[in-house]
Amino acid sequence: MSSIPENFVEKSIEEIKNVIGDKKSICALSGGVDSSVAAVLVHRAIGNNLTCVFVDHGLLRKNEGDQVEEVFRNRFHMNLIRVNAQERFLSKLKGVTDPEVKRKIIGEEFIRVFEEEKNKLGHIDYLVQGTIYPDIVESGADGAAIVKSHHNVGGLPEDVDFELVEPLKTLYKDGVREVGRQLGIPDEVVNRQPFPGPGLGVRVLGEITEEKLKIVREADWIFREEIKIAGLENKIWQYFAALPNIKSVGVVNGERTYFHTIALRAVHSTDGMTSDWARIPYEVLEKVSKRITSEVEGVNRVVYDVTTKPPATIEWE
Ligand SMILES: Nc1ncnc2c1ncn2[C@@H]1O[C@H](COP(=O)(O)OP(=O)(O)OP(=O)(O)O)[C@@H](O)[C@H]1O
Repeated sequence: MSSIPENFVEKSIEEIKNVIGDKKSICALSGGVDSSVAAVLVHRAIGNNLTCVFVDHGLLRKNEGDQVEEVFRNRFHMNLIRVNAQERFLSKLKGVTDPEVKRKIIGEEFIRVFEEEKNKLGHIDYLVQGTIYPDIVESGADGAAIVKSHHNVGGLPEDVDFELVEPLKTLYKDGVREVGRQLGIPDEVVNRQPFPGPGLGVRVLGEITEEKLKIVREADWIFREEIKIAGLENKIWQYFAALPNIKSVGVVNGERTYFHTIALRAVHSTDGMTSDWARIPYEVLEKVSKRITSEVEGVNRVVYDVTTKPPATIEWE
């Protein structure tokens, strides 16, 4: 059974054309499922009158920025601005250890970067957002209890002078994926696992440094590669590496080391609200551990997180 109403794509394109006409729109494109599908749908309707802004804050996973460029600029020929803001974000985050403060800094800096890009473009009438139905429910916009203030709905400043276009707001995640497939968006984007807006910033615990980001990025890449090889890619809700900021003693060829620990996290969930840890075969974990400790400089220990949510959360920060 389809998870979207009949002719949803065609009807949406018609409606977007009618609403936006030949006015200009902007979209903050993260490369995640929601904003990607919303952007491609609106692009089908209004073409180059849509500009997408992708902020590379230096907290992305390995190759992620290049992948976004490849898909949206090269394959879909969309107007895409990739803002290389790594240094800006890292300098703002220097010395900051509190997770909430880190999130706040990243969120605020994101808005600043986005506004600067927007101002360069002249007058813009519409902001395209990948808001989906659960975002609205979670934010209490339809009268439901406020679970959290989702930054799709409430994150951009109040005084923005454009109207919102939210073509996916009646859909659940399954429906969004279905629309994405119908639009020809590649599987690696449509099936992408959830990735937090603050990115690796909340997977490096404590102070974020370039060295720690490099370690967690490489370890995460190896973990994801081995999960794929083991055929588990679409069987696990979310899987990633975190850097708990613990150094411990190790030994290699009789020499003492004092290096970082990598924590692997892999969970099953249906909505992200609760989760159970994935029973990944020991052989897979063994291979991942061996590869990380031999291929990633500065790591001498790998641990696997066996905690459910609650009491833990899926992310470590
Ligand atoms: N690095 C980024 N560059 C541009 N826009 C971003 C970036 N990170 C987040 N956003 C914008 O903020 C919105 C909310 O981000 P959030 O991390 O909550 O993701 P989400 O609701 O799962 O959506 P998505 O699936 O599009 O990532 C995104 O839909 C996108 O519009």
